[in-house]
Amino acid sequence: MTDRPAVAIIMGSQSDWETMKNAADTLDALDIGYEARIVSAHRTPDRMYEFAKGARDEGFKVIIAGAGGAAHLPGMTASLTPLPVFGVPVQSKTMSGLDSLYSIVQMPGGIPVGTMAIGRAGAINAALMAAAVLALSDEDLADRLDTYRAEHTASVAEYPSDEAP
Ligand SMILES: Nc1c(C(=O)O)ncn1[C@@H]1O[C@H](COP(=O)(O)O)[C@@H](O)[C@H]1O
Repeated sequence: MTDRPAVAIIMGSQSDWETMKNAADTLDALDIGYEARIVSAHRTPDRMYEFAKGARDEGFKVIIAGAGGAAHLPGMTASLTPLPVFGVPVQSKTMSGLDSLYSIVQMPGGIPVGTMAIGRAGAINAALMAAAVLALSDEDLADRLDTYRAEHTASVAEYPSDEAP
């Protein structure tokens, strides 16, 4: 086993990075290591197979997979690895991400993908789900996650403001 970070962030295309970077930024905020790769079930099937088959032995513990449109990447990856896979439906231009969501969420029984919301919020929450899984066996991370959540709560203003973005 090589010394891989705990989380793999994979995405179907470079164009998904704008969304998936939100997962990376959230992992950074929690000081969780990750590796981001472009892996497509459609365009680079051999790369996807090799990645998913080897992910556990490489040392990854959680996979975050983002894709848009005919978003088969999260499900295909989940079919090839026992690691938890969180799927992020990337917002598509033609169908606002509903196509991505439906492609990811409706998995057949037996092969789960933890499906997140469409777009930025989904990418952030995928990172937080990965953090929650990892925190089960890492007390320092559990403390960091508690702090992150407390700060998030504290950042929510009680009253609306004309100046707020
Ligand atoms: N859904 C998939 C997969 C896959 O599921 O394997 N591979 C690429 N794609 C998606 O195609 C969209 C358009 O890609 P381009 O912007 O490269 O044309 C992206 O959102 C990508 O995730």
